[in-house]
Amino acid sequence: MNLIKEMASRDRVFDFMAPARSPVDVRHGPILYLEDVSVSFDGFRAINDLNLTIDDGELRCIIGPNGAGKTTMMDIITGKTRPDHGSVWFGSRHDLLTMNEPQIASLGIGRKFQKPTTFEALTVFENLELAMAADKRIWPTLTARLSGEARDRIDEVLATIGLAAHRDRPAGILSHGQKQWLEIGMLLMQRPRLLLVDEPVAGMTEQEMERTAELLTGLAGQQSVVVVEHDMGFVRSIARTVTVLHQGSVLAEGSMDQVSSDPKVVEVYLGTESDNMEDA
Ligand SMILES: Nc1ncnc2c1ncn2[C@@H]1O[C@H](COP(=O)(O)OP(=O)(O)OP(=O)(O)O)[C@@H](O)[C@H]1O
Repeated sequence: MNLIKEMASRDRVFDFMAPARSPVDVRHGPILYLEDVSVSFDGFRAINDLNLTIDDGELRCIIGPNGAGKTTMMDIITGKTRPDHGSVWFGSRHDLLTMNEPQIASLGIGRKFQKPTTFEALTVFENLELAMAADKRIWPTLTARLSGEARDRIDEVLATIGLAAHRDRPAGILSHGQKQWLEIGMLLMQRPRLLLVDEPVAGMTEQEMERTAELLTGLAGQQSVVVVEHDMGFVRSIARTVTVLHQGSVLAEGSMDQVSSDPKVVEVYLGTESDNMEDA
């Protein structure tokens, strides 16, 4: 019963609850394409003619002061928020604005929220098992014997997230960082094409941050990864291209060196996170 309650309260949409996915066509362009996207809340434009392109296999960091629109942008990509106008495409074939949240998740867009939402009473292994993409309902997934292929996939993900030694421990006793990695592993079980990761290192130790940097940079290439993060030192350690959002639009884009020396960027961070920008 607790498990059902936990599942019902989760923000995430499980792949196995959604229709089967069709291939994402990236032969002629990016994996994610947003054009002239705007959304207003009570007359306030949280996203303002936003244009953003993410290439297949890219690792992109999104930064910006509080209220810049980072979360709202993620909400639009995942179908949680509908924009007032604009286009949002996943590859050249899928118009995300015609789809609901489960349909978008089933295309292979996985979202990791800031707070870990693993199933605490289940072991690490069971959490991964539960998250596996399968044409099964949840109870058969939990009770049926796993195929060799499924076990191999879980072992592979356990190695990727560095939790092989913890496979039989309940998720509830893991450290904060380990829970975050487990949740990334749960998304990986669904073989996503695009991972959206919200503030992955908030509350982590230095060592956990280093491990997270290795994990995310290692994932890029196999899938596209978009990371929203406030910690500029961490962003510098992983970023190839950084997009700076401000007032719902892209203020600057480029390498960390380019954006952190851009006078427009320095100005919007002044009085907010300018110290962090200088530290980075
Ligand atoms: N559902 C909503 N109703 C009203 N206003 C909203 C809603 N969602 C977001 N906003 C407003 O839109 C703006 C952008 O918010 P958003 O959370 O996307 O910014 P953010 O860049 O993620 O900020 P932070 O770094 O603090 O998480 C903010 O001014 C916020 O108050």
